[in-house]
Amino acid sequence: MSPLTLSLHLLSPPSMITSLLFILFLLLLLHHAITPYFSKKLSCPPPSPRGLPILGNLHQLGPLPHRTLHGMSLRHGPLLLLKLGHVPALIASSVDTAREVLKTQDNLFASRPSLKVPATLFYDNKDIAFAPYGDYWRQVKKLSVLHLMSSKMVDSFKLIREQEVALLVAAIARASASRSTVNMSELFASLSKHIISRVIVGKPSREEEWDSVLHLMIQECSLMLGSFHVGDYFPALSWAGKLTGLDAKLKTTMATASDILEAIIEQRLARSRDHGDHHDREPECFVDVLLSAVKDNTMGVSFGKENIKAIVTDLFGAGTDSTYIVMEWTMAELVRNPKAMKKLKEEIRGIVGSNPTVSEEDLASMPYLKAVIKETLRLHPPGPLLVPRELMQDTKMQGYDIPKKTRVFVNVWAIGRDPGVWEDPEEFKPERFFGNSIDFKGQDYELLPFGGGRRVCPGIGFAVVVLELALANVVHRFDWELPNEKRGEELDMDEVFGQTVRRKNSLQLVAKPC
Ligand code: HEM
Repeated sequence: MSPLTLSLHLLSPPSMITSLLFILFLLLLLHHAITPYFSKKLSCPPPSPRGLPILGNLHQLGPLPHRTLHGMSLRHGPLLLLKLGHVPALIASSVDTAREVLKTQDNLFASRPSLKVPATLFYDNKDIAFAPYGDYWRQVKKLSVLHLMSSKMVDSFKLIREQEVALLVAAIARASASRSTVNMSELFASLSKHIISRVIVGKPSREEEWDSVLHLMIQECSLMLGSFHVGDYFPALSWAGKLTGLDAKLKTTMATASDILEAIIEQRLARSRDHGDHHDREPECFVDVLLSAVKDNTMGVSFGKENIKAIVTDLFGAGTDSTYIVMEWTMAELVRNPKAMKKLKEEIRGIVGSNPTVSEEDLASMPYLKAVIKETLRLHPPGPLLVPRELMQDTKMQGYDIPKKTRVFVNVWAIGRDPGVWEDPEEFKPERFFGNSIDFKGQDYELLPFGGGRRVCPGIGFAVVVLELALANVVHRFDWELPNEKRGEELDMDEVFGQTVRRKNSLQLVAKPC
């Protein structure tokens, strides 16, 4: 997720204070226009920390909401009903409550709220991640899994991954030869974005003049998806984005994105005209698949250019951000934990020997590498609260009443640090995954970095092989240190919350060939 998909859509710290002040002012003016949210009295609501009139608990979330909500769950219990402005928000913070949302009552919790930024960026939620539950979502998810994310398709992108990882290793080697510090955040982001652009658009975007604009635009979308829109919490004030400037910014970004996507679509249509149906020069890309769905009218739902643009924007974000964020956190944890780094190097060397390159066939024999990635995802899920769900009808959970339209967050970050589930939860110990079958595919509710149930991330296979291949190669080829002879444990692990939770500071390392 989130993707652009991984939009947690709570609060973005920089804009939060000004926005909250602004809301307060507006609310004073418009107080009378706002009906109290909990107008329908719940006979048995879940515990709820005391909040302020009108704002509810909105002001309490702070710059890192997943941590604040974890603290609240320790005080009030694993199922909380907050009031975020005008909106009820259920926070599930334990294995049992997560299972209830993602499995037992998944059919009721499978929709998404319609939020201002994604609704605009994705042409009224015509993407996958924010599409409301129903036929349209079912069709587009099926199409994307079949043609992009099934294991057969993921296998077919092997050459792309190998070429892009080779370019990553070459870039590190160049920096290492000139004794420069390597900005691993930048290199991992570049790797992810070029892999995704090759499978979606058909060629590495670095060959296109729109490359830098497209990726700036994706970054811009990602920032906006993590930003605070007054109307998402006070529907009566949904026009307020016009005053904060967010609506204008959205409009400009949309226009730029739309122009680039239009050019991509035209390019693919021209190619198809030139080569007829025999596309023997260049392989088909995902935009071609979407264009065929428009041409052949195979979706069974209304489907045109806007749908293609929404889905492509969504997948660019989904395929780039979360994947590179996990690589960043993994390298950071390995540098902070030299014993784990050593053990991983030994495992890789034991399999590939003096061969300089780790290939995809080698990965199956690397259980420690897999455990390292699981452990990173336990401690640093890029979407610590998943993508918000929306409850489709009134229900009961653990004896409590939950009203229809409640926005639902599963705090997988809190579950990953629950001492009742994990021994020494704050420590980085990949070995904890030996001797058990806990995996992150959405069946084990103690480890849910990709969510679960109907809305589970369809990109797990796509992401994991990129993570494994890239990490195995960079760990195998170089010895890693912090600049200025700092010790590993001095590396900061500060987070910044937005559409995804990433490192606050970029990961700058020194690489020495080994
Ligand atoms: C390490 C990398 C990734 C992580 C941690 C991640 C995580 C997530 C999470 C937490 C969700 C929400 C699940 C839920 O609501 O239960 C999600 C949804 C989604 N992800 Fe990923 N994701 C990753 C990579 C990818 C990639 C590479 C793609 C596509 C190429 C992708 C495409 C999607 C899509 C389309 C959805 C929306 C699914 C729906 O709403 O039905 N993700 N992802």
